[in-house]
Amino acid sequence: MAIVSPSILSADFGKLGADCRMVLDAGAQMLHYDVMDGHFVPNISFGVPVLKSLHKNLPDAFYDVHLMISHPLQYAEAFIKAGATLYNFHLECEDDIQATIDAVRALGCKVGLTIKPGTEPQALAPYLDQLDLVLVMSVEPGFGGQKFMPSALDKLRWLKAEREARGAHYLLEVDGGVDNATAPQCVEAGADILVAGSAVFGAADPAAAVQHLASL
Ligand SMILES: O=C(CO)[C@@H](O)[C@H](O)COP(=O)(O)O
Ligand SMILES: [Co+2]
Repeated sequence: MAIVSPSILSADFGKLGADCRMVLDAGAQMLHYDVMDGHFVPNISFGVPVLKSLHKNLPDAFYDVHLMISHPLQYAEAFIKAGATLYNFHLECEDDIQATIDAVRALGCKVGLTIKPGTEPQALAPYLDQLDLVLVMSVEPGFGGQKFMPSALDKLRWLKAEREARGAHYLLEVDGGVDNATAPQCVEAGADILVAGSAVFGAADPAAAVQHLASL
């Protein structure tokens, strides 16, 4: 069984709370919250106030916050106070990685690191023993609805083998172009968590889409 983290970037923002409640009721164990700053990626999404409002209305949800921002250290406290359950930032950001991990931990939050398609998983090696989650991007970050890049699969395999070799505990998440065709390959390669935006919110029956992905 896979954990499903629907990317609410593809939800209807006019009824965001209702869309979140629907996927949680369908069995999604997390909400994937894509933060984009228009600098690290060429798009702007939503930030602290929207998370705070969602958390107020759905306080028990797990907020899987994916920071596509250049300076995650600067915003850690604000996002964590707003309700982030997991602070998941990019290895390619401009801040000191260890200092950011330490700050997130000091704020009592789970911590994850994400790699873009051009980054090899071996670059995560100095941090793997400290992480709750590793996210492998299977598209260039910035937009929903892109095509899955199969190069993510070998990265998942390596990270799974490395977790076993080290006795580490991080969960493996994959994000970008995950749908009914690509999700089984991701699970086979070692993904514990499937992020899906358009495959869930673009489906005729989003609840059924969550249930299907969760069954893999
Ligand atoms: O982080 C990102 C994009 O940068 C993702 O979380 C997307 O929002 C996933 O959308 P789909 O590819 O599943 O439509
Ligand atoms: Co994402």
